[in-house]
Amino acid sequence: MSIQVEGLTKHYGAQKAVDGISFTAQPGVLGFLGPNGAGKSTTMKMLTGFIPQTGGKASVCGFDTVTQTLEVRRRIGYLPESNPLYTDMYVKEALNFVAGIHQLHNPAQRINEVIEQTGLGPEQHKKIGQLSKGYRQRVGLAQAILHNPEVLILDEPTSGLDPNQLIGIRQLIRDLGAEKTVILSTHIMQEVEATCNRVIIINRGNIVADDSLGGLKAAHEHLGLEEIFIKLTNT
Ligand SMILES: Nc1ncnc2c1ncn2[C@@H]1O[C@H](COP(=O)(O)OP(=O)(O)OP(=O)(O)O)[C@@H](O)[C@H]1O
Repeated sequence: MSIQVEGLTKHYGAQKAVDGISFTAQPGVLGFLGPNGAGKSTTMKMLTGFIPQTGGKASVCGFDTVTQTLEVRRRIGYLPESNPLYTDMYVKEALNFVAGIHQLHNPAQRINEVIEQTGLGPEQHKKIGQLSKGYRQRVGLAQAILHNPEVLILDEPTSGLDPNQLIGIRQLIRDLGAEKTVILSTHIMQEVEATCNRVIIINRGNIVADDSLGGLKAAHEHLGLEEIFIKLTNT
């Protein structure tokens, strides 16, 4: 199992952000949905070892996210919601820097591959600070997949992309999901329909649905995904 989560809990002081959730994930694209403040980003940060949990446990490719963080980071690519980037660096310079952190053997070839995959080609000679929001998003995605990780955690990866760019990046996410375990957080239901095999809906720190896309629709006959989301997250 690529990801195993058992009773994962996070409190920020008195605020219970994640309330004892359990799930597993295997290769494919898992949509991680929920209203603002439901606990999606907090869960993703715990899975990547960025913040420790208050209770429960999580493992990635068999490695514990708290006690084996380095092993976890080797196997995980993470695009955080805020997508922090080195704005003073050129695109290739930044990718080279990240390749160095991962000690890639043939960085130049791999960098060209991910530039091609993420459609960064036309903008690759610019500084990151000169890029549009959508292209910055692509740089974040390129950095996340550079070391060819088994697991990808993508927190709202398509925010800021125009409709033309969306098509390409959604196709890339689907392609990545053919071999990798991708956890994708998004508020765009169209995107879930286009990319996800499975869906988890989280509400106020609790999982309220965990099913295949088809299973979820079958369980809520006559409702579209948006209506199902509204029904399950307004209880
Ligand atoms: N560093 C923090 N300190 C205190 N509370 C926090 C912190 N980070 C998140 N929270 C709270 O935890 C809850 C879950 O937040 P989280 O960012 O995980 O939600 P989310 O589902 O990712 O929301 P969104 O869709 O708006 O990005 C919210 O109530 C939020 O205010």
